[in-house]
Amino acid sequence: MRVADDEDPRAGDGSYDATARIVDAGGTDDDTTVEAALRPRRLDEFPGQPKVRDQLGLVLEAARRRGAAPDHVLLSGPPGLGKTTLAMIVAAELEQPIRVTSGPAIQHAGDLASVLSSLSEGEVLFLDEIHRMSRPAEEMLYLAMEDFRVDVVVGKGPGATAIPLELPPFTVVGATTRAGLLPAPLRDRFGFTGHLDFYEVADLERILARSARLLGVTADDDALAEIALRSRGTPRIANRLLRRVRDWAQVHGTGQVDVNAAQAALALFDVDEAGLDRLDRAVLDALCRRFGGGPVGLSTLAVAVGEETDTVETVAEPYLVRQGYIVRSPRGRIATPAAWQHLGLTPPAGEQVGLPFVDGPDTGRLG
Ligand SMILES: Nc1ncnc2c1ncn2[C@@H]1O[C@H](COP(=O)(O)OP(=O)(O)OP(=O)(O)O)[C@@H](O)[C@H]1O
Repeated sequence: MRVADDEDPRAGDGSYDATARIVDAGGTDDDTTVEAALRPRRLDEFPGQPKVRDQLGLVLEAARRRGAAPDHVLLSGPPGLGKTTLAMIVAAELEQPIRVTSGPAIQHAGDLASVLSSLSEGEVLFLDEIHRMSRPAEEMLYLAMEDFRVDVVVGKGPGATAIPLELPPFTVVGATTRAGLLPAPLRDRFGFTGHLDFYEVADLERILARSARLLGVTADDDALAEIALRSRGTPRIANRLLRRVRDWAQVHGTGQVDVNAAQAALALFDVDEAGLDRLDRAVLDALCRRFGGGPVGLSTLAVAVGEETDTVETVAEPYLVRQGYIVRSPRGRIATPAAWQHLGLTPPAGEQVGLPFVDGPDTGRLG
């Protein structure tokens, strides 16, 4: 389902389809081709993430000068921040082909063995969602990354024999949104780990200016600033919002992406000035208006907004917590003064709402 065409992101069964949110950082099928067209191709075209860019640039340049494959690269960070883009850039900078696969596609060691045994010398192997690979495949990958070798098992039971197969040197670029889930031995095989953070608004403005050029639309700076502010620090969301603003400008406006188009389109798609959508606001609204700011248990809050607990916890909450609208405490969720303010409400007098009074380890869920 595409939010562009259908404003209600609820699936037919009433559950909330997170991928349908216009402010969801995960990809959708609809986005794939456009996204590919908007990816920067080289490191010096890649705005933002200055630390990772400089570190990666050094690793790649040194490898290039040595004429050898670089260390394996692990990229971690939330969805939509540019991990896949950087993996493609690694291959482009090394002038090597790239093979793309993902953890969920590699469920058996044999799946991995066939990919590995067909790699050419220097090739880049991009393993997206590497934390979702099966354990036997992971074990095969350790050996391949370290010794450029796989043991192909022939036969079954006591008669099975492992035949070692030498591999040409190659570079693994692994991407994960959950670095903490990677077993230490796998993490240790990566000589370089880059952690991607949410983008500054100024970087998002540069990304949007470039995307507007590539999409062939004229956009003024104020409009791009307006979109950048509502993009939750995420280039994927920024590019998606830009495309909806462009749609609005073409249908209702002058064809040019200006502030009027940006404000009208984002209002139409329910993305407010802080980048919050309907679900986010429903959670804040329930927390403040119905529960006096909390603390309230997660499941109670979920019932109040008519959603699954899991949806509230994984879809809405991370951004609300990160932006300081909600505090998670062992007694439940609490609205901060910023939440009240965002809804145009006054926090109840005399309450220490939002102060870090947490009286124990923040387990995150008590609902
Ligand atoms: N620094 C950047 N400059 C310009 N565009 C970017 C940048 N980072 C990401 N993008 C754009 O955002 C979109 C998503 O990027 P990408 O697919 O690389 O994210 P990801 O981190 O791999 O996401 P996921 O974890 O969902 O796979 C792409 O269209 C890409 O062009």
